[in-house]
Amino acid sequence: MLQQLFVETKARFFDTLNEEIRNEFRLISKAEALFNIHFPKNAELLAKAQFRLKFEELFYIQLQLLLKNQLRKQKIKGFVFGEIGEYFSGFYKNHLPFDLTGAQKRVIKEIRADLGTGAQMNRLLQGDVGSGKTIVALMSMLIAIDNNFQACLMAPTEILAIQHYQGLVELCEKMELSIYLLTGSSKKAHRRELHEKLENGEIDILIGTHALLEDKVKFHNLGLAIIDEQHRFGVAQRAKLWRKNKIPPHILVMTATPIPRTLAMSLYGDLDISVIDELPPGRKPIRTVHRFDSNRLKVFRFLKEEIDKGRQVYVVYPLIQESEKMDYKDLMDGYESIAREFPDFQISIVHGQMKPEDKDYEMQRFAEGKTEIMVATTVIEVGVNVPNASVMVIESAERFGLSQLHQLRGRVGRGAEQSYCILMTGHKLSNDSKTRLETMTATNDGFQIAEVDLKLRGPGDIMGTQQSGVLNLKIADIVKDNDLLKTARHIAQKVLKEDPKLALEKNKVLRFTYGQLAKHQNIWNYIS
Ligand SMILES: Nc1ncnc2c1ncn2[C@@H]1O[C@H](COP(=O)(O)OP(=O)(O)OP(=O)(O)O)[C@@H](O)[C@H]1O
Repeated sequence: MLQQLFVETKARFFDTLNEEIRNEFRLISKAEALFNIHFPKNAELLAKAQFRLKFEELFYIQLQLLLKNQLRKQKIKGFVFGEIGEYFSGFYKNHLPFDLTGAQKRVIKEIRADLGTGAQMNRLLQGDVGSGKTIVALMSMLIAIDNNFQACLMAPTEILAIQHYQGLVELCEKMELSIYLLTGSSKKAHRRELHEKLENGEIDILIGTHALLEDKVKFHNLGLAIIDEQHRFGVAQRAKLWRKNKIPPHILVMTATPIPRTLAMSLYGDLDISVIDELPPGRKPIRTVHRFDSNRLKVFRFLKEEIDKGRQVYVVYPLIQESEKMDYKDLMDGYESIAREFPDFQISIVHGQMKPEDKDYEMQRFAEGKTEIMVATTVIEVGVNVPNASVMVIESAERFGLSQLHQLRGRVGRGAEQSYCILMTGHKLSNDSKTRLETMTATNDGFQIAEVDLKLRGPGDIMGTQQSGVLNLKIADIVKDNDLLKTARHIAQKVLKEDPKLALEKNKVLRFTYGQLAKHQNIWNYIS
């Protein structure tokens, strides 16, 4: 009966793509595609139907992304930071602790150009672990300050916020700058002073956690907001930063988890992306090996040798929320066995259930070299910078995702010494686990790893649920239909180049269909 209905109503389906596009790709009509996807006459027609529907789906996503971006650039005015003044130039000439890499210079130029255009910057800065994003962040903030604006830097965890704060204070030591830190544990008196100074414009740079988003935190004139590690912050939170000023501040989102090109393209459309694709000179690639638990004694011997050479070691345990109790036990058992095995060494321990100040105290002891071994859960995953720590042991490595393993590994290899990452597992491993371990031992390149991760996990998982809306594709698959995605994007660009408002008669059907689709979609990518 359904089939009959299709046949009878077929003529009444209007097509959702115009003739020009249909002809260019020899697409079958929408009506025929819908009919054949349900009741394929033969394999060839089924394939044609799938192709047509996939193309359409990807085309409208790209059209939407491109249109929104176009609108954002036209509508949302940004501050013009025309001046490069004493702070930026003085720092560059006198205080830069190393020569910038070519990639760092290029990215700073891209940001500088954005800040001068009069449109609001909305840029994603991607750089592999340890590629030197911090200095880029600082120099961007100095441009804001040169133009009499304030800047802020928001990090996902307290440890990271403190570390950024300490790092930036040190870098800016010889300049007259007022830098403040605000986290969940900031004391009341400190907060009061901070709120006042921030509103008076006496603070140049504010660093902190999501505590920065509280309504009480009011800036005198926030010109640039930098967000470290975007995956942890939801869109709503980022939108809050936008509203800290009448004219939204420029936004720079930094991430050390490279997003595969295909995914970036489908998620961000024309969102501007800068990539630091070069590591500072002199780094030795980390050597990564996979060892079975049965070889633990050998691994311990190796750790001893390295510590005797003056190095420090991380031992990391998984901590997954659902089984927190069990994981906690694993961590404590691990700690005890390490304490037994290494009676002559000092050991730090850090995990999510500790008070922030205790965590910080332990981290600090390790960073200062007072302890040789750091036993931790993944709280140390992002950003922690202890260059003398050159060995990382990851326990139950099969339980971590690829990007997470890569992030963790990025905690070593930050100094001049040869670094090692040892992935420990039992003998029973799933195929996916094997692929993850093999990928880790084969490459240090975050972008390559991200591609494998995308194939293993799918895009929704990688980006987190709140961002996967656009990825709930009905028929196309971002990984498998990568080439088609590129084509669809190219065509959407071509259409908009010729007819930015879709006002031409031949594009009427595109405008109508787009309008129908847009009604049902949120605007998160407006804010990225
Ligand atoms: N051009 C450079 N030359 C030498 N050392 C550099 C350079 N740029 C950065 N560094 C150093 O490299 C280390 C890593 O830099 P940074 O912490 O900025 O990396 P990152 O990109 O933030 O990495 P992660 O995301 O892993 O924290 C720091 O110790 C920093 O001082």
